[in-house]
Amino acid sequence: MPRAPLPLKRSVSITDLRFTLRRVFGKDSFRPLQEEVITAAVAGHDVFLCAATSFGKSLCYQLPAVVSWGVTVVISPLLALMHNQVQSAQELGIAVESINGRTPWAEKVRIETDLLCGHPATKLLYVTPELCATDHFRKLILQIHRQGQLVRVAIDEAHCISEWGHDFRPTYKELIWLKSTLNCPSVPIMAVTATATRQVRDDIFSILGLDDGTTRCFSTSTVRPNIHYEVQYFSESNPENGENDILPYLMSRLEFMHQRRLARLNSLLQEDAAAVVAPISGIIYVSLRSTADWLASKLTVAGIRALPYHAGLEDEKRTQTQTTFLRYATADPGLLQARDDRSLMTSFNIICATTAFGMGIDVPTIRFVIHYGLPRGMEAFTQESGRAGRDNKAASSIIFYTREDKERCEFRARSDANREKSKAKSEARMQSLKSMVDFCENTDICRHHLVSRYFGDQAGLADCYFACDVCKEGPARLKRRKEKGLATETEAFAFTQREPVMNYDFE
Ligand SMILES: Nc1ncnc2c1ncn2[C@@H]1O[C@H](COP(=O)(O)OP(=O)(O)OP(=O)(O)O)[C@@H](O)[C@H]1O
Repeated sequence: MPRAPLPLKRSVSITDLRFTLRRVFGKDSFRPLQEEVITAAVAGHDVFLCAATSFGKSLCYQLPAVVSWGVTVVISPLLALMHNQVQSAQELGIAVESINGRTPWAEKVRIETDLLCGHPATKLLYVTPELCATDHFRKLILQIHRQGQLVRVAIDEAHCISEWGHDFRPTYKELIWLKSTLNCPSVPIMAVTATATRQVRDDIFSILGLDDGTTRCFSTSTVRPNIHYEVQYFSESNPENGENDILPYLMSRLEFMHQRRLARLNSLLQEDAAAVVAPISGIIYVSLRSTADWLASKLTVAGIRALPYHAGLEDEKRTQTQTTFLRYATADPGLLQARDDRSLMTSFNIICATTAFGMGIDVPTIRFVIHYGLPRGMEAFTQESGRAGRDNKAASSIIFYTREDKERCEFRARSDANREKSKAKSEARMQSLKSMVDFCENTDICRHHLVSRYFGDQAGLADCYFACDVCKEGPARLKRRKEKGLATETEAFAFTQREPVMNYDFE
Protein backbone atom coordinates (compact mmCIF):
# COMPACT_ATOMS: atom_id res chain seq x y z
CA MET A 1 0.00 0.00 0.00
CA PRO A 2 1.37 3.45 -0.83
CA ARG A 3 2.04 5.71 2.12
CA ALA A 4 -0.47 8.54 2.58
CA PRO A 5 0.83 11.42 0.49
CA LEU A 6 1.81 14.70 2.06
CA PRO A 7 -0.33 17.75 1.28
CA LEU A 8 0.45 18.81 -2.29
CA LYS A 9 -0.26 22.48 -2.21
CA ARG A 10 -0.48 25.52 -0.03
CA SER A 11 -3.09 28.10 -0.86
CA VAL A 12 -2.06 30.42 -3.64
CA SER A 13 -3.87 33.70 -4.16
CA ILE A 14 -4.50 35.61 -7.38
CA THR A 15 -2.05 38.21 -6.06
CA ASP A 16 0.63 35.49 -5.78
CA LEU A 17 -0.04 34.46 -9.37
CA ARG A 18 0.18 38.01 -10.73
CA PHE A 19 3.28 38.69 -8.67
CA THR A 20 4.96 35.52 -9.98
CA LEU A 21 3.93 36.41 -13.53
CA ARG A 22 5.80 39.71 -13.24
CA ARG A 23 8.70 38.68 -11.03
CA VAL A 24 9.59 35.30 -12.51
CA PHE A 25 8.21 35.43 -16.05
CA GLY A 26 8.70 39.16 -16.66
CA LYS A 27 5.20 39.60 -18.16
CA ASP A 28 3.01 42.59 -17.28
CA SER A 29 -0.35 40.87 -17.35
CA PHE A 30 -2.11 37.64 -18.19
CA ARG A 31 -3.54 37.17 -21.63
CA PRO A 32 -7.31 36.53 -21.74
CA LEU A 33 -8.14 33.13 -20.21
CA GLN A 34 -4.59 32.38 -18.93
CA GLU A 35 -5.45 33.40 -15.38
CA GLU A 36 -8.58 31.20 -15.33
CA VAL A 37 -6.62 28.18 -16.62
CA ILE A 38 -3.82 28.72 -14.12
CA THR A 39 -6.22 29.20 -11.22
CA ALA A 40 -8.00 25.93 -12.09
CA ALA A 41 -4.66 24.11 -12.26
CA VAL A 42 -3.44 25.50 -8.95
CA ALA A 43 -6.76 24.49 -7.35
CA GLY A 44 -5.90 20.91 -8.27
CA HIS A 45 -8.34 20.29 -11.14
CA ASP A 46 -7.68 18.24 -14.24
CA VAL A 47 -7.45 20.78 -17.07
CA PHE A 48 -7.90 20.56 -20.82
CA LEU A 49 -6.76 23.60 -22.81
CA CYS A 50 -7.19 23.96 -26.56
CA ALA A 51 -5.96 27.40 -27.61
CA ALA A 52 -4.57 29.01 -30.75
CA THR A 53 -0.89 28.78 -31.64
CA SER A 54 1.16 31.35 -29.65
CA PHE A 55 -1.62 31.74 -27.04
CA GLY A 56 0.94 31.12 -24.28
CA LYS A 57 -0.03 27.60 -23.24
CA SER A 58 3.37 26.82 -21.71
CA LEU A 59 2.86 29.53 -19.11
CA CYS A 60 -0.35 27.76 -18.06
CA TYR A 61 1.62 24.82 -16.64
CA GLN A 62 4.91 26.57 -15.91
CA LEU A 63 3.47 29.21 -13.61
CA PRO A 64 1.46 26.73 -11.48
CA ALA A 65 4.67 24.67 -11.22
CA VAL A 66 6.59 27.66 -9.87
CA VAL A 67 3.97 28.54 -7.23
CA SER A 68 3.31 24.95 -6.09
CA TRP A 69 5.28 22.73 -3.77
CA GLY A 70 6.84 19.72 -5.47
CA VAL A 71 7.54 18.66 -9.04
CA THR A 72 5.50 19.15 -12.22
CA VAL A 73 6.30 16.61 -14.92
CA VAL A 74 5.92 17.93 -18.48
CA ILE A 75 5.59 15.42 -21.28
CA SER A 76 6.75 16.91 -24.55
CA PRO A 77 7.03 15.15 -27.94
CA LEU A 78 10.06 16.81 -29.51
CA LEU A 79 13.59 17.04 -28.18
CA ALA A 80 14.17 20.39 -29.90
CA LEU A 81 11.00 21.81 -28.37
CA MET A 82 11.94 20.46 -24.95
CA HIS A 83 15.43 21.90 -25.26
CA ASN A 84 14.06 25.39 -26.11
CA GLN A 85 11.59 25.38 -23.24
CA VAL A 86 14.15 24.14 -20.73
CA GLN A 87 16.61 26.80 -21.86
CA SER A 88 14.03 29.62 -21.60
CA ALA A 89 12.91 28.43 -18.15
CA GLN A 90 16.54 28.24 -16.97
CA GLU A 91 17.10 31.81 -18.18
CA LEU A 92 14.16 32.84 -15.98
CA GLY A 93 15.86 31.21 -12.99
CA ILE A 94 13.33 28.35 -12.68
CA ALA A 95 14.62 25.04 -11.31
CA VAL A 96 14.02 22.98 -14.44
CA GLU A 97 15.49 19.67 -15.58
CA SER A 98 14.96 17.30 -18.48
CA ILE A 99 15.61 13.61 -18.88
CA ASN A 100 15.62 12.06 -22.33
CA GLY A 101 17.59 9.55 -24.39
CA ARG A 102 20.49 11.99 -24.74
CA THR A 103 20.93 12.86 -21.06
CA PRO A 104 24.36 11.65 -19.84
CA TRP A 105 24.25 8.97 -17.13
CA ALA A 106 25.86 11.11 -14.41
CA GLU A 107 23.40 13.91 -15.13
CA LYS A 108 20.49 11.47 -14.87
CA VAL A 109 21.77 10.25 -11.50
CA ARG A 110 22.07 13.84 -10.25
CA ILE A 111 18.51 14.71 -11.32
CA GLU A 112 17.00 11.48 -9.95
CA THR A 113 18.79 11.93 -6.63
CA ASP A 114 17.22 15.35 -6.27
CA LEU A 115 13.78 14.07 -7.30
CA LEU A 116 13.87 11.33 -4.67
CA CYS A 117 15.31 13.36 -1.82
CA GLY A 118 11.87 14.06 -0.30
CA HIS A 119 12.00 17.82 -0.87
CA PRO A 120 13.26 18.22 -4.46
CA ALA A 121 14.61 21.52 -5.71
CA THR A 122 13.37 20.67 -9.20
CA LYS A 123 10.09 22.41 -10.06
CA LEU A 124 9.70 21.34 -13.68
CA LEU A 125 10.84 18.05 -15.15
CA TYR A 126 10.59 17.70 -18.95
CA VAL A 127 10.49 14.16 -20.33
CA THR A 128 9.60 12.42 -23.59
CA PRO A 129 6.59 10.08 -23.85
CA GLU A 130 9.06 7.26 -24.66
CA LEU A 131 10.77 7.75 -21.30
CA CYS A 132 7.39 7.67 -19.57
CA ALA A 133 6.79 4.22 -21.00
CA THR A 134 9.86 2.74 -19.29
CA ASP A 135 9.59 0.76 -16.03
CA HIS A 136 12.45 2.71 -14.52
CA PHE A 137 10.72 6.06 -15.01
CA ARG A 138 7.35 4.76 -13.84
CA LYS A 139 8.94 3.54 -10.60
CA LEU A 140 10.68 6.88 -10.18
CA ILE A 141 7.52 8.90 -10.66
CA LEU A 142 5.53 6.60 -8.37
CA GLN A 143 8.14 7.05 -5.68
CA ILE A 144 7.96 10.86 -6.04
CA HIS A 145 4.17 10.59 -5.77
CA ARG A 146 4.41 8.46 -2.61
CA GLN A 147 6.58 11.12 -1.07
CA GLY A 148 3.79 13.63 -1.82
CA GLN A 149 5.99 15.60 -4.17
CA LEU A 150 4.32 15.02 -7.55
CA VAL A 151 2.15 18.05 -7.97
CA ARG A 152 0.92 17.78 -11.57
CA VAL A 153 1.53 16.13 -14.96
CA ALA A 154 1.29 18.41 -18.00
CA ILE A 155 0.96 16.94 -21.47
CA ASP A 156 2.09 19.33 -24.17
CA GLU A 157 0.93 18.90 -27.80
CA ALA A 158 -1.73 16.53 -26.45
CA HIS A 159 -3.18 15.92 -29.94
CA CYS A 160 -0.27 13.46 -30.44
CA ILE A 161 -2.31 11.04 -28.26
CA SER A 162 -5.00 10.58 -30.87
CA GLU A 163 -4.79 8.50 -34.02
CA TRP A 164 -7.25 11.04 -35.44
CA GLY A 165 -4.77 13.82 -34.83
CA HIS A 166 -1.75 14.61 -36.97
CA ASP A 167 1.66 13.65 -35.58
CA PHE A 168 0.17 10.70 -33.69
CA ARG A 169 2.78 9.15 -31.37
CA PRO A 170 2.01 5.58 -30.26
CA THR A 171 3.82 6.04 -26.94
CA TYR A 172 1.49 8.95 -26.08
CA LYS A 173 -1.30 6.37 -25.90
CA GLU A 174 0.54 4.63 -23.07
CA LEU A 175 -0.02 7.68 -20.90
CA ILE A 176 -3.20 5.89 -19.94
CA TRP A 177 -1.16 4.53 -17.01
CA LEU A 178 -0.99 8.00 -15.41
CA LYS A 179 -4.56 8.01 -14.09
CA SER A 180 -4.61 4.29 -13.37
CA THR A 181 -1.35 4.30 -11.39
CA LEU A 182 -0.95 7.73 -9.85
CA ASN A 183 -3.93 7.63 -7.51
CA CYS A 184 -4.72 7.94 -3.78
CA PRO A 185 -4.85 10.83 -4.34
CA SER A 186 -5.08 11.18 -8.10
CA VAL A 187 -2.43 13.48 -9.59
CA PRO A 188 -3.99 16.35 -11.59
CA ILE A 189 -3.37 16.29 -15.31
CA MET A 190 -3.21 19.23 -17.68
CA ALA A 191 -3.48 18.48 -21.41
CA VAL A 192 -2.75 21.32 -23.85
CA THR A 193 -2.88 21.59 -27.63
CA ALA A 194 -3.48 24.12 -30.40
CA THR A 195 -5.07 21.73 -32.84
CA ALA A 196 -7.82 19.41 -31.62
CA THR A 197 -10.97 18.61 -33.53
CA ARG A 198 -13.91 17.22 -31.50
CA GLN A 199 -12.79 13.67 -32.29
CA VAL A 200 -9.22 14.35 -31.12
CA ARG A 201 -10.50 15.97 -27.93
CA ASP A 202 -12.67 12.94 -27.18
CA ASP A 203 -9.68 10.65 -27.70
CA ILE A 204 -7.54 12.76 -25.36
CA PHE A 205 -10.22 12.47 -22.67
CA SER A 206 -10.73 8.75 -22.99
CA ILE A 207 -7.04 7.82 -23.27
CA LEU A 208 -5.96 10.01 -20.36
CA GLY A 209 -8.97 8.96 -18.30
CA LEU A 210 -10.17 12.55 -17.91
CA ASP A 211 -13.68 12.91 -16.54
CA ASP A 212 -16.01 14.98 -18.72
CA GLY A 213 -17.88 16.19 -15.67
CA THR A 214 -14.99 17.36 -13.50
CA THR A 215 -12.22 18.31 -15.92
CA ARG A 216 -12.02 22.07 -16.38
CA CYS A 217 -12.08 22.71 -20.14
CA PHE A 218 -10.89 25.89 -21.75
CA SER A 219 -10.77 26.74 -25.41
CA THR A 220 -10.15 29.77 -27.56
CA SER A 221 -10.76 30.19 -31.25
CA THR A 222 -8.03 28.60 -33.37
CA VAL A 223 -8.01 31.71 -35.53
CA ARG A 224 -4.97 33.98 -35.58
CA PRO A 225 -6.34 37.39 -36.64
CA ASN A 226 -2.89 38.90 -37.21
CA ILE A 227 -2.00 36.32 -39.87
CA HIS A 228 -2.96 37.17 -43.44
CA TYR A 229 -3.79 33.94 -45.29
CA GLU A 230 -3.31 33.73 -49.03
CA VAL A 231 -3.06 31.05 -51.72
CA GLN A 232 -1.06 31.57 -54.93
CA TYR A 233 -1.93 29.38 -57.91
CA PHE A 234 0.50 27.87 -60.41
CA SER A 235 0.60 25.23 -63.09
CA GLU A 236 3.43 22.75 -63.54
CA SER A 237 1.85 21.28 -66.69
CA ASN A 238 2.02 24.49 -68.69
CA PRO A 239 3.87 27.14 -66.72
CA GLU A 240 4.06 30.67 -68.03
CA ASN A 241 7.74 31.05 -67.12
CA GLY A 242 9.53 28.09 -68.67
CA GLU A 243 10.11 25.10 -66.42
CA ASN A 244 8.97 26.47 -63.14
CA ASP A 245 6.70 29.39 -62.36
CA ILE A 246 6.99 29.18 -58.64
CA LEU A 247 10.62 30.10 -58.02
CA PRO A 248 10.52 33.34 -60.11
CA TYR A 249 7.32 34.30 -58.26
CA LEU A 250 8.98 33.66 -54.89
CA MET A 251 11.95 35.81 -55.95
CA SER A 252 9.67 38.65 -57.00
CA ARG A 253 7.79 38.51 -53.67
CA LEU A 254 11.08 38.62 -51.76
CA GLU A 255 12.30 41.53 -53.92
CA PHE A 256 9.08 43.41 -53.08
CA MET A 257 9.60 42.80 -49.32
CA HIS A 258 13.22 43.91 -49.68
CA GLN A 259 12.17 47.20 -51.33
CA ARG A 260 9.66 47.88 -48.57
CA ARG A 261 12.30 47.20 -45.93
CA LEU A 262 14.68 49.64 -47.65
CA ALA A 263 11.97 52.32 -47.81
CA ARG A 264 11.41 51.86 -44.08
CA LEU A 265 15.13 51.99 -43.35
CA ASN A 266 15.49 55.20 -45.42
CA SER A 267 12.70 56.92 -43.58
CA LEU A 268 14.14 55.88 -40.19
CA LEU A 269 17.61 57.07 -41.19
CA GLN A 270 16.24 60.56 -41.82
CA GLU A 271 15.30 60.75 -38.14
CA ASP A 272 18.21 58.81 -36.68
CA ALA A 273 21.53 58.25 -38.46
CA ALA A 274 22.16 55.11 -36.39
CA ALA A 275 18.81 53.47 -37.19
CA VAL A 276 18.86 49.73 -37.73
CA VAL A 277 16.12 47.57 -39.24
CA ALA A 278 16.21 43.88 -38.41
CA PRO A 279 16.18 41.44 -41.32
CA ILE A 280 12.83 39.93 -42.31
CA SER A 281 12.56 36.42 -40.87
CA GLY A 282 10.57 33.75 -42.62
CA ILE A 283 10.10 30.01 -42.94
CA ILE A 284 9.56 28.29 -46.27
CA TYR A 285 8.09 24.82 -45.75
CA VAL A 286 8.76 22.12 -48.34
CA SER A 287 7.87 18.43 -48.24
CA LEU A 288 11.22 16.90 -49.28
CA ARG A 289 14.62 17.17 -47.66
CA SER A 290 16.19 17.52 -51.12
CA THR A 291 13.86 20.45 -51.91
CA ALA A 292 14.91 22.17 -48.68
CA ASP A 293 18.58 21.89 -49.74
CA TRP A 294 17.82 22.90 -53.35
CA LEU A 295 15.72 25.94 -52.42
CA ALA A 296 18.16 27.19 -49.78
CA SER A 297 20.98 27.00 -52.31
CA LYS A 298 18.91 28.79 -55.02
CA LEU A 299 18.16 31.61 -52.59
CA THR A 300 21.77 31.77 -51.42
CA VAL A 301 23.01 32.04 -55.02
CA ALA A 302 20.52 34.91 -55.49
CA GLY A 303 22.18 36.63 -52.51
CA ILE A 304 19.48 35.88 -49.94
CA ARG A 305 20.37 34.55 -46.49
CA ALA A 306 18.69 31.14 -46.39
CA LEU A 307 19.55 27.88 -44.64
CA PRO A 308 18.11 24.39 -45.05
CA TYR A 309 16.69 22.52 -42.04
CA HIS A 310 15.57 18.88 -42.05
CA ALA A 311 16.00 15.61 -40.21
CA GLY A 312 18.69 14.46 -42.68
CA LEU A 313 21.18 17.01 -41.28
CA GLU A 314 23.57 16.17 -38.45
CA ASP A 315 22.25 17.21 -35.03
CA GLU A 316 25.05 19.73 -34.63
CA LYS A 317 24.29 21.35 -38.00
CA ARG A 318 20.57 21.59 -37.19
CA THR A 319 21.25 23.21 -33.82
CA GLN A 320 23.67 25.63 -35.46
CA THR A 321 21.09 26.56 -38.13
CA GLN A 322 18.42 27.12 -35.52
CA THR A 323 20.78 29.26 -33.41
CA THR A 324 21.82 31.41 -36.39
CA PHE A 325 18.19 31.86 -37.44
CA LEU A 326 17.26 32.84 -33.90
CA ARG A 327 20.10 35.36 -33.61
CA TYR A 328 19.02 37.20 -36.76
CA ALA A 329 15.34 36.90 -35.86
CA THR A 330 15.90 38.48 -32.47
CA ALA A 331 18.03 41.20 -34.08
CA ASP A 332 21.20 40.36 -32.16
CA PRO A 333 23.02 43.75 -32.30
CA GLY A 334 26.34 42.05 -33.06
CA LEU A 335 24.88 40.91 -36.38
CA LEU A 336 23.29 44.17 -37.42
CA GLN A 337 26.35 46.34 -37.82
CA ALA A 338 26.22 46.42 -41.61
CA ARG A 339 23.24 48.78 -41.58
CA ASP A 340 24.45 50.67 -44.62
CA ASP A 341 24.48 47.48 -46.62
CA ARG A 342 21.31 47.58 -48.65
CA SER A 343 21.75 44.19 -50.24
CA LEU A 344 19.14 41.45 -50.32
CA MET A 345 21.44 39.51 -47.97
CA THR A 346 20.90 41.89 -45.05
CA SER A 347 17.17 41.99 -45.74
CA PHE A 348 16.40 38.35 -45.04
CA ASN A 349 16.75 35.56 -42.54
CA ILE A 350 15.08 32.50 -44.05
CA ILE A 351 14.87 28.84 -43.14
CA CYS A 352 13.89 26.35 -45.87
CA ALA A 353 12.49 23.56 -43.75
CA THR A 354 10.63 20.32 -43.77
CA THR A 355 8.13 19.61 -41.02
CA ALA A 356 11.10 18.83 -38.74
CA PHE A 357 10.98 22.58 -37.95
CA GLY A 358 7.52 23.25 -36.64
CA MET A 359 5.44 22.39 -33.62
CA GLY A 360 6.40 24.52 -30.64
CA ILE A 361 8.97 26.75 -32.38
CA ASP A 362 8.58 30.07 -30.62
CA VAL A 363 10.40 32.87 -32.46
CA PRO A 364 8.34 36.05 -32.03
CA THR A 365 9.42 37.95 -35.14
CA ILE A 366 8.74 35.52 -38.01
CA ARG A 367 6.98 37.71 -40.58
CA PHE A 368 6.03 35.10 -43.14
CA VAL A 369 5.50 31.39 -43.51
CA ILE A 370 5.37 30.10 -47.07
CA HIS A 371 4.24 26.58 -47.95
CA TYR A 372 6.13 25.77 -51.13
CA GLY A 373 3.57 23.10 -52.01
CA LEU A 374 0.45 21.68 -50.40
CA PRO A 375 0.66 21.26 -46.58
CA ARG A 376 0.03 17.69 -45.30
CA GLY A 377 -3.32 18.61 -43.77
CA MET A 378 -5.23 21.29 -41.90
CA GLU A 379 -3.62 20.55 -38.53
CA ALA A 380 -0.09 20.66 -39.93
CA PHE A 381 -0.96 23.87 -41.81
CA THR A 382 -2.37 25.52 -38.68
CA GLN A 383 0.66 24.52 -36.60
CA GLU A 384 3.18 25.59 -39.25
CA SER A 385 1.53 28.86 -40.27
CA GLY A 386 1.13 29.50 -36.53
CA ARG A 387 4.91 30.03 -36.28
CA ALA A 388 4.32 33.45 -37.92
CA GLY A 389 3.51 36.67 -36.08
CA ARG A 390 3.92 35.35 -32.54
CA ASP A 391 4.62 38.95 -31.45
CA ASN A 392 0.99 39.66 -32.47
CA LYS A 393 2.13 41.98 -35.27
CA ALA A 394 0.98 41.45 -38.86
CA ALA A 395 2.42 38.40 -40.62
CA SER A 396 1.64 36.37 -43.75
CA SER A 397 0.90 32.77 -44.49
CA ILE A 398 1.14 31.99 -48.20
CA ILE A 399 0.54 28.62 -49.88
CA PHE A 400 1.97 27.95 -53.34
CA TYR A 401 -0.57 25.55 -54.75
CA THR A 402 -0.56 23.48 -57.94
CA ARG A 403 -3.01 20.76 -58.94
CA GLU A 404 -0.03 18.60 -59.95
CA ASP A 405 1.21 18.75 -56.36
CA LYS A 406 -2.29 17.94 -55.15
CA GLU A 407 -2.25 14.82 -57.38
CA ARG A 408 1.10 13.76 -55.88
CA CYS A 409 -0.03 14.34 -52.29
CA GLU A 410 -3.24 12.39 -52.83
CA PHE A 411 -1.34 9.54 -54.48
CA ARG A 412 1.10 9.44 -51.57
CA ALA A 413 -1.72 9.56 -49.00
CA ARG A 414 -3.49 6.66 -50.75
CA SER A 415 -0.29 4.57 -50.80
CA ASP A 416 0.36 5.36 -47.12
CA ALA A 417 -3.25 4.41 -46.33
CA ASN A 418 -2.77 1.02 -47.99
CA ARG A 419 0.29 0.34 -45.84
CA GLU A 420 -1.15 1.80 -42.63
CA LYS A 421 -2.48 -0.73 -40.11
CA SER A 422 -4.60 1.81 -38.24
CA LYS A 423 -7.73 2.57 -40.28
CA ALA A 424 -8.52 5.58 -38.08
CA LYS A 425 -5.12 7.06 -38.69
CA SER A 426 -5.22 6.72 -42.46
CA GLU A 427 -8.80 7.98 -42.64
CA ALA A 428 -7.88 10.98 -40.50
CA ARG A 429 -4.96 11.80 -42.79
CA MET A 430 -7.07 11.55 -45.92
CA GLN A 431 -9.77 13.75 -44.40
CA SER A 432 -7.30 16.34 -43.24
CA LEU A 433 -5.62 16.41 -46.67
CA LYS A 434 -9.00 16.76 -48.37
CA SER A 435 -9.84 19.74 -46.16
CA MET A 436 -6.49 21.25 -47.04
CA VAL A 437 -7.21 20.88 -50.77
CA ASP A 438 -10.68 22.41 -50.22
CA PHE A 439 -9.02 25.29 -48.37
CA CYS A 440 -6.74 25.97 -51.34
CA GLU A 441 -9.42 25.51 -54.01
CA ASN A 442 -11.87 27.71 -52.08
CA THR A 443 -12.46 31.19 -53.48
CA ASP A 444 -15.58 32.34 -51.68
CA ILE A 445 -15.38 31.60 -47.92
CA CYS A 446 -13.10 33.60 -45.63
CA ARG A 447 -9.99 31.49 -44.94
CA HIS A 448 -10.08 32.32 -41.23
CA HIS A 449 -13.61 30.94 -41.14
CA LEU A 450 -12.46 27.74 -42.86
CA VAL A 451 -9.77 27.12 -40.23
CA SER A 452 -12.24 27.90 -37.47
CA ARG A 453 -14.89 25.58 -38.95
CA TYR A 454 -12.41 22.73 -39.34
CA PHE A 455 -11.62 22.77 -35.63
CA GLY A 456 -15.28 23.27 -34.70
CA ASP A 457 -14.49 26.45 -32.76
CA GLN A 458 -17.20 27.24 -30.24
CA ALA A 459 -16.09 30.85 -29.83
CA GLY A 460 -17.99 32.07 -32.93
CA LEU A 461 -16.51 33.48 -36.09
CA ALA A 462 -14.78 36.81 -35.86
CA ASP A 463 -14.55 39.18 -38.80
CA CYS A 464 -11.22 38.81 -40.57
CA TYR A 465 -10.98 42.51 -41.58
CA PHE A 466 -9.51 41.71 -45.00
CA ALA A 467 -6.83 39.45 -43.51
CA CYS A 468 -7.20 36.84 -46.25
CA ASP A 469 -7.20 36.89 -50.03
CA VAL A 470 -10.89 35.94 -50.27
CA CYS A 471 -11.99 38.94 -48.22
CA LYS A 472 -9.38 41.27 -49.66
CA GLU A 473 -9.67 40.50 -53.39
CA GLY A 474 -13.29 39.37 -53.42
CA PRO A 475 -14.53 35.96 -54.67
CA ALA A 476 -14.93 36.95 -58.35
CA ARG A 477 -11.41 38.35 -58.74
CA LEU A 478 -9.85 35.51 -56.78
CA LYS A 479 -11.69 32.94 -58.89
CA ARG A 480 -10.29 34.51 -62.08
CA ARG A 481 -6.77 34.48 -60.59
CA LYS A 482 -7.17 30.83 -59.63
CA GLU A 483 -8.45 29.79 -63.06
CA LYS A 484 -5.63 31.67 -64.78
CA GLY A 485 -2.99 30.11 -62.54
CA LEU A 486 -3.99 26.45 -62.21
CA ALA A 487 -3.87 23.61 -64.70
CA THR A 488 -7.15 21.75 -65.20
CA GLU A 489 -7.66 18.49 -63.26
CA THR A 490 -7.14 16.52 -66.50
CA GLU A 491 -3.90 18.31 -67.42
CA ALA A 492 -2.56 17.87 -63.89
CA PHE A 493 -3.42 14.17 -63.81
CA ALA A 494 -1.83 13.55 -67.22
CA PHE A 495 1.30 15.47 -66.15
CA THR A 496 1.85 13.51 -62.93
CA GLN A 497 1.26 10.20 -64.75
CA ARG A 498 4.25 11.01 -66.95
CA GLU A 499 6.51 11.70 -63.94
CA PRO A 500 9.12 9.08 -63.02
CA VAL A 501 8.42 7.12 -59.81
CA MET A 502 10.75 8.61 -57.22
CA ASN A 503 12.08 7.47 -53.90
CA TYR A 504 10.99 10.45 -51.86
CA ASP A 505 12.78 11.43 -48.64
CA PHE A 506 9.87 12.95 -46.71
CA GLU A 507 10.18 13.67 -43.01
N1 LIG B 1 0.85 36.85 -20.49
C1 LIG B 1 1.76 36.97 -21.44
N2 LIG B 1 2.23 38.18 -21.78
C2 LIG B 1 3.16 38.32 -22.76
N3 LIG B 1 3.70 37.29 -23.44
C3 LIG B 1 3.27 36.05 -23.15
C4 LIG B 1 2.28 35.82 -22.14
N4 LIG B 1 2.07 34.49 -22.08
C5 LIG B 1 2.88 33.91 -22.99
N5 LIG B 1 3.60 34.85 -23.64
C6 LIG B 1 4.58 34.63 -24.72
O1 LIG B 1 3.88 34.12 -25.85
C7 LIG B 1 4.76 33.32 -26.62
C8 LIG B 1 4.08 32.04 -27.01
O2 LIG B 1 3.93 31.21 -25.90
P1 LIG B 1 3.96 29.62 -26.02
O3 LIG B 1 5.19 29.18 -26.74
O4 LIG B 1 3.66 29.08 -24.70
O5 LIG B 1 2.73 29.43 -27.01
P2 LIG B 1 1.85 28.16 -27.27
O6 LIG B 1 0.47 28.51 -26.89
O7 LIG B 1 2.48 26.94 -26.65
O8 LIG B 1 1.94 28.08 -28.85
P3 LIG B 1 2.14 26.83 -29.84
O9 LIG B 1 0.95 25.95 -29.68
O10 LIG B 1 2.18 27.51 -31.17
O11 LIG B 1 3.45 26.20 -29.49
C9 LIG B 1 6.00 33.07 -25.77
O12 LIG B 1 7.06 33.85 -26.28
C10 LIG B 1 5.60 33.56 -24.39
O13 LIG B 1 6.68 34.10 -23.66
